[in-house]
Amino acid sequence: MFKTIESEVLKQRISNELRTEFLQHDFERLHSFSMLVLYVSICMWFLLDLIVSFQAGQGFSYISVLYLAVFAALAALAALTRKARHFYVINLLFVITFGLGARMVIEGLPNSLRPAWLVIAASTVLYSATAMPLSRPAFFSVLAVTWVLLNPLLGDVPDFDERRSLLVCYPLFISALSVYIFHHLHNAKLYNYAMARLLLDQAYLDALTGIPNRRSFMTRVTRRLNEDTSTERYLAMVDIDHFKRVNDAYGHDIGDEVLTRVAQKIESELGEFEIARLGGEEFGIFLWGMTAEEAQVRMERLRSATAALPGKPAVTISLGLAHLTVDSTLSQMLIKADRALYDSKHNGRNRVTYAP
Ligand SMILES: Nc1nc2c(ncn2[C@@H]2O[C@H](COP(=O)(O)OP(=O)(O)OP(=O)(O)O)[C@@H](O)[C@H]2O)c(=O)[nH]1
Repeated sequence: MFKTIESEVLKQRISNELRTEFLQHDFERLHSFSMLVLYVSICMWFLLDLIVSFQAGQGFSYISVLYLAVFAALAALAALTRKARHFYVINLLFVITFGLGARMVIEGLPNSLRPAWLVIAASTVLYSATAMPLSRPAFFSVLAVTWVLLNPLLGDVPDFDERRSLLVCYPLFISALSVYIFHHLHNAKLYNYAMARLLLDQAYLDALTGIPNRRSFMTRVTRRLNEDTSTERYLAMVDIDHFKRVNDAYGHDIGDEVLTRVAQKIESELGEFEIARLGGEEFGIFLWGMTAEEAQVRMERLRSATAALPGKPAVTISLGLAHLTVDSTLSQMLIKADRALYDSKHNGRNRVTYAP
């Protein structure tokens, strides 16, 4: 089953909307890891700066303090940001500052050591970037900026003819390796995300009507019950009248069409609330933020709109609407709404019964 779904996902083209959603999700999950990378980078730079500055007898300069201040400001911004696309900009600014800072520190080393240290610094930045939650453009910007600022062939390069080919080949190798790792990691995470979404949709959506199923309804309503006690809340049970007759007279397929039509009507009338197909020909609606009169008007509107639905066979619905008291649980509310629904059925169907 897993393999079937996996191959289904791999065949699909992933929409831009889902990609954006994945990037935000990836950023949120790896936010603390990204912060760790930034903090460790600052510490490493600080340590190297201290060693190089004191070995060269310069002491700790005001420029180092300035760099530390910019690092701290960017790290604070990165810690505060909640949007992936803002993080990409902050991360790039951090890489620019780090590149300039690293170059400054490396300039303090003997000429013969500089190219190797520039390559080490650039490789470290790129290696970290492969694991960071970045979009493709954000990753390639980091790659470009890193080699512009930490290019071992730029600046005051000593004689290293015999090493020149190595200083060209090794950065090329590191770049290709980073691109390869980033690409594969990125795609693996993206497809895992798409697969998790597909499986979740299948677990929480009703396969026939496409609206949320009972499991989803119970989870969401329980969360809402715990979250918000400040507004008036109601639970409605909706049941199609004489649905067995529809199946018997027109067949199961037409019965399925009727179920879908009613579900779509509930969604178009009350989609801003929690709605679900609870099972069979029964639906649930959880409403909030209105008076009891308004809730009854909304139910009445749904009832008449369903009765007026075009297409054959015409069906009606019965509804039981229960008002939620502060201390009531979801199962108590379901029982209360079910009793009100039973009264609607008992009193002739195609009506709304309100249980205060
Ligand atoms: N087509 C179809 N029928 C279903 C589905 N799930 C349940 N049913 C049918 O829904 C019918 C429910 O019938 P009953 O519970 O007797 O209720 P009813 O005929 O609607 O009568 P009242 O509720 O008393 O108005 C049964 O015939 C079930 O087979 C489904 O997914 N598709």
